Amino acid sequence: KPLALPGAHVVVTGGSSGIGKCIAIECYKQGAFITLVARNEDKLLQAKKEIEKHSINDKQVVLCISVDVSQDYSQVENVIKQAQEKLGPVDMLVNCAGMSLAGKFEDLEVSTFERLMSVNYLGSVYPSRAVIATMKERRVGRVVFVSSQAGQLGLFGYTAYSSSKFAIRGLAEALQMEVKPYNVYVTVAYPPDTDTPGFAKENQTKPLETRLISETTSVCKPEQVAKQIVKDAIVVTMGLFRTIALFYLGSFDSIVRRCMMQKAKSETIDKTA
Ligand SMILES: NC(=O)C1=CN([C@@H]2O[C@H](COP(=O)(O)OP(=O)(O)OC[C@H]3O[C@@H](n4cnc5c(N)ncnc54)[C@H](OP(=O)(O)O)[C@@H]3O)[C@@H](O)[C@H]2O)C=CC1
Ligand SMILES: CCCCCCCCCCCCCCCC(=O)[C@@H](N)CO
Repeated sequence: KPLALPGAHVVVTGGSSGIGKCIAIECYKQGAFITLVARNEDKLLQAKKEIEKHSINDKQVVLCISVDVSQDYSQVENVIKQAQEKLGPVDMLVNCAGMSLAGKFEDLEVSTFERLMSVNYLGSVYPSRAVIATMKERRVGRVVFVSSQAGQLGLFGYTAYSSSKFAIRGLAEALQMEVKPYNVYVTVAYPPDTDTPGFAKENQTKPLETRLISETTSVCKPEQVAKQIVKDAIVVTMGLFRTIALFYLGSFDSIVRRCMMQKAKSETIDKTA
């Protein structure tokens, strides 16, 4: 069944700019309560004001939380707890905080590989890890990961970025198999180049080859990309690749379900014994 956004609590990391901000607006327009997570407090407040212009009732709230999603798990866990105390359990988490730096492999600093992996990958692991137990208990939840077209194809200039976005896909697909029996759904978005402050910044470091490859496709509007991401998260459908993998995944899902039932059965036996 589709997730009902009216009254739902949606947490958007990277919600103060670009695609994340547009995702927050899209959910707010449909009646959700929003928690924005990002580092810079001025940008957070600015985004909050902009989002609040789209309210559809006077109960709706936009909460801002300043934290680095990639630094320290316990910090991230704490702010998620704070958000849940104020706005209730998280119904949907959108992992959109991320960054890109392009350059030839030998020109990129080694620290760039570490930074991109920590922000794009660990920065998606930490918030997800902080919400998933409650989602499983409640049998309600959506976790959205924002990868990239460069998370499906390795492209010139993206040795550091692509690998961090490929990692998200592995995480998401494995997690989906774990949480499906609990009615929790995981989606991954693979957006193309999108007109955002992050994209403008990335363009300052792009090698010529990367620029020419990028120019073979057009740049999308963040509102349009956000709309699609929210739609895919609410009504989970199956893509072509998933359909091909269906047979295998179906049989693996039944293993997972069997184990879940087995566990439940032995727990009731333990209780009655
Ligand atoms: N624009 C594009 O062409 C595409 C973008 N994507 C992906 O979409 C996502 C959003 O991109 P886009 O909208 O362009 O980016 P922007 O740079 O416009 O926005 C990034 C957001 O993430 C936040 N953020 C960045 N690092 C951290 C951190 N360590 N901790 C917490 N928050 C952080 C920023 O706030 P602050 O800096 O204050 O922390 C900001 O809110 C990224 O994951 C990107 O890789 C995917 C495909 C295409
Ligand atoms: C099966 C998929 C087919 C896709 C067609 C391939 C076209 C490639 C064109 C270049 C794409 C670059 C995307 C990077 C976007 C991004 O994540 C950064 N801009 C972030 O800032």
